[in-house]
Amino acid sequence: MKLFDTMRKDLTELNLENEVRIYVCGITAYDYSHIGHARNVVIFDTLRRYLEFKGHRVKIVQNFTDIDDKIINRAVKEGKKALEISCKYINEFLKDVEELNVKGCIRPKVSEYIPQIISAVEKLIEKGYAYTVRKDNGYDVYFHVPAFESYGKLSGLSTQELERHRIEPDPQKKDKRDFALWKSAKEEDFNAESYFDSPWGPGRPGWHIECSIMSSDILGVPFDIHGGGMDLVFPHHENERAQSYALFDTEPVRYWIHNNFITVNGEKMSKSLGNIVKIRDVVEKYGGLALRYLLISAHYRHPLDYSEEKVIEAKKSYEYLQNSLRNADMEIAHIKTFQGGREGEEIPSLRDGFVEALENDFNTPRALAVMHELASNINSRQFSASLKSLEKAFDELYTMMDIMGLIKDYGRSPVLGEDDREKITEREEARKRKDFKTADMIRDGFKKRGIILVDTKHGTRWYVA
Ligand SMILES: Nc1ncnc2c1ncn2[C@@H]1O[C@H](COP(=O)(O)OP(=O)(O)OP(=O)(O)O)[C@@H](O)[C@H]1O
Ligand SMILES: [Zn+2]
Repeated sequence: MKLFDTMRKDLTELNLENEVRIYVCGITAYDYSHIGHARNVVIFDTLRRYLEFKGHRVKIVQNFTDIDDKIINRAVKEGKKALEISCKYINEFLKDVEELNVKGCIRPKVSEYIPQIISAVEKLIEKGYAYTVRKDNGYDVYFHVPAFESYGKLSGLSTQELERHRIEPDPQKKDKRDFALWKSAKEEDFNAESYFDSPWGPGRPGWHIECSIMSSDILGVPFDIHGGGMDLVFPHHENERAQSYALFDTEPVRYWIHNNFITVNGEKMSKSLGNIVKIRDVVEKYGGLALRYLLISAHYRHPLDYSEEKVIEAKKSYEYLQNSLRNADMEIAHIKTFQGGREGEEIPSLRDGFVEALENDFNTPRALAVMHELASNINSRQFSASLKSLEKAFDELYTMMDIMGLIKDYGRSPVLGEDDREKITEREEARKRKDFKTADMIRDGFKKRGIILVDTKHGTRWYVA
């Protein structure tokens, strides 16, 4: 399988063992999550599902940043502790991703890794990669960028560009590009109770070190895939790579994969720009799987400009696939109930086209197009295809939808026994006589058992609600 590796700046054939270890940078928990965050989560969940389909065992980690300036600011504003704020929004995030049918993964929090972070910072000082700077309440610790020779390799930024990007001005820094590993506590940190004892006095970790530590602790080094939105390439991932390399004396990540943004009128969806659409608002109106469909309907390296019309389209497309799957299923149940078997037309397999799309830089829109072709073949041949072919087509579409995460709580149409068969026949006869009272009564009886009857031009079919 080929993916675009940010480090090699090229499509790269992945060389993976049976177990694949993935780390994806997660949210900073200080507000409800928006659909930009959802895109990131869904893309890596879909990649995970595809790798599992290929037979890999996937160990996937997505962290929560629960110590951060933005969390502390909000806590101070609301007169709360930082962990109260982060805990609330972590729970809300988990509810959102459940709606998006995201599989469970390992979800560590920075606050659970303070001792490991402190030891790593000590080690970086010992190895000559970091230094301390005196502050009011103790010391800040900075990573010294010139000590790490290949700094800048991941983002490909020149020294001038790197210097221009600096966002932590501090005259005590030895180099403009140096970044914080440990921040000595300030008044707001005390107010929000977001500080920890350390050899450098009370303080808290800088942002980047958390991901170096959580990823290496849970997955080991090197691990296979590091994911995140493309905004994280610099400085977050550049710094993470530098710290991890300095700690473990090896390239820490085998492949760096970055997703492009959800945009609104061409601008990144982000809280600071005030153009966000919350996951839950879309889910409530259109359903989680319609949103999921939208999020994979664009290639992961392309921006996806959000509009409500696009969600409406996505919902229609998702329902088309779902209905086609059900059509195949209902016909299979019908044949098995009333005929036992059926000879007929073939529905061609499109498995190769689907796999090829995903093997080639994880082209989910192309994979969805293949699924639509299969769905359309099912719909046009459902009443004339052989039972064997319908069963194959059902399995194929089901598997593809499952890889895309578009199957949730699917109940198969059951093969009916003698009594039900008679009831269906009785109802069809009642309908012919225009005895709708009897027909409705029988239909309601099935409905009470969770079986929905559908009248087609070829007779009654049914599915499980
Ligand atoms: N608009 C977006 N489109 C796609 N991915 C995004 C978008 N916004 C954030 N992400 C990704 O979601 C993950 C969690 O991001 P994080 O909580 O740091 O959000 P953020 O970039 O600070 O968002 P905001 O600016 O809205 O606060 C990261 O991998 C980030 O790259
Ligand atoms: Zn990270």
